[in-house]
Amino acid sequence: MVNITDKIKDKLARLRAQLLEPAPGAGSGGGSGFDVSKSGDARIALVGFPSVGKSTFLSKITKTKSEVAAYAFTTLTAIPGVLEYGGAEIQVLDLPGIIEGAAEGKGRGRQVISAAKTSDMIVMVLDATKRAEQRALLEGELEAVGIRLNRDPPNIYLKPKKAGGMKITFQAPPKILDEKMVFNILRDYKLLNCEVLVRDEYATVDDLIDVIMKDHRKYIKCLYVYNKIDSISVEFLDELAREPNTAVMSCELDLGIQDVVDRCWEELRLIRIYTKRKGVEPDFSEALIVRNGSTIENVCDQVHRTLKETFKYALVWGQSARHVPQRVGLGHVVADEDVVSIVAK
Ligand SMILES: Nc1nc2c(ncn2[C@@H]2O[C@H](COP(=O)(O)OP(=O)(O)OP(=O)(O)O)[C@@H](O)[C@H]2O)c(=O)[nH]1
Ligand SMILES: [K+]
Ligand SMILES: [Mg+2]
Repeated sequence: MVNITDKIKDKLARLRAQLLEPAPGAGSGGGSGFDVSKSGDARIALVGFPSVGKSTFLSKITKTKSEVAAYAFTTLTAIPGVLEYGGAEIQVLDLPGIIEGAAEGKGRGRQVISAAKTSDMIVMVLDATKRAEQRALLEGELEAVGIRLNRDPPNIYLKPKKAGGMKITFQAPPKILDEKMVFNILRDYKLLNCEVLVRDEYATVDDLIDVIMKDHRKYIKCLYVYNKIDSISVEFLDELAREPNTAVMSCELDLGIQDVVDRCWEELRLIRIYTKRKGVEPDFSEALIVRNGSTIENVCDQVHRTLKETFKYALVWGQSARHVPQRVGLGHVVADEDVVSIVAK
């Protein structure tokens, strides 16, 4: 006789088996991620091998409870949670574990990586008790689908043209590329008419390809987080903590969690703007959240879609102001914790 529990177990087993198979159309196509709409001021994706503690971490930092268990592929889909920080709401996506070969569609990996590609930041959760190669392996999987971690776009200018052939210029004598190589690559990508200016003397073939394929590349901040430090030696812990862009934690012992959250906030570089009405003290209880590099125009858009139309000037107090208050236009770039007063026509 089959009881209900067996039926559920059977269903789960089938779902898990699916996770280990390529998704329909995976391998060649893009894979579209999971159907979770973006919300809040930014999105962080939790990426890692199975059972490193991604769901445990999500449950610690948000009110969402994502299933935690000792077996691989406990999480079967993207589970969104909301992290509240400094007046901002950050969406944190708990994702199924990915395995080697994910980029080729193994284990629904493509779907997971596509979801990661939509994020503003990746938190790569690693198991401090597991082999060191896990980090490079995961990086390789993300690289393979065009994600570039903690890197800037290559310093190469490329402009496709309608006619006129190729114009290739090097700002300084190149150390790795040469004109023939650039010519051949451009030809391979059928860019027969274009202008190229290589500004970085150390630019590589891969850099040039990244620039050619720029619509398929995404430059994302990544924080490497080693979990389960309760189970390693102090010496090894010290070694891990010294790696660049790295934090260490133990979800089990509640160690280092706040540090990871603080580091995420720093890396996201979100900006809090306090608005002020004329003759009234600024309202510090509620911040407008804009992205790093935002202008007064972006601030206006955040307040109301049509505010720009009646905009006359803005007064700014804070780090971005040369003197306080500074009278500025729509193009003024704001800084974290600026106070802004918008004056309408
Ligand atoms: N020792 C130790 N175990 C932990 C820690 N954090 C989580 N775990 C355990 O690790 C196991 C896996 O945790 P999950 O949160 O399910 O891991 P996951 O990465 O979400 O796993 P998948 O969804 O299967 O990919 C569970 O048994 C947790 O209790 C930790 O800091 N230390
Ligand atoms: K698990
Ligand atoms: Mg999980």
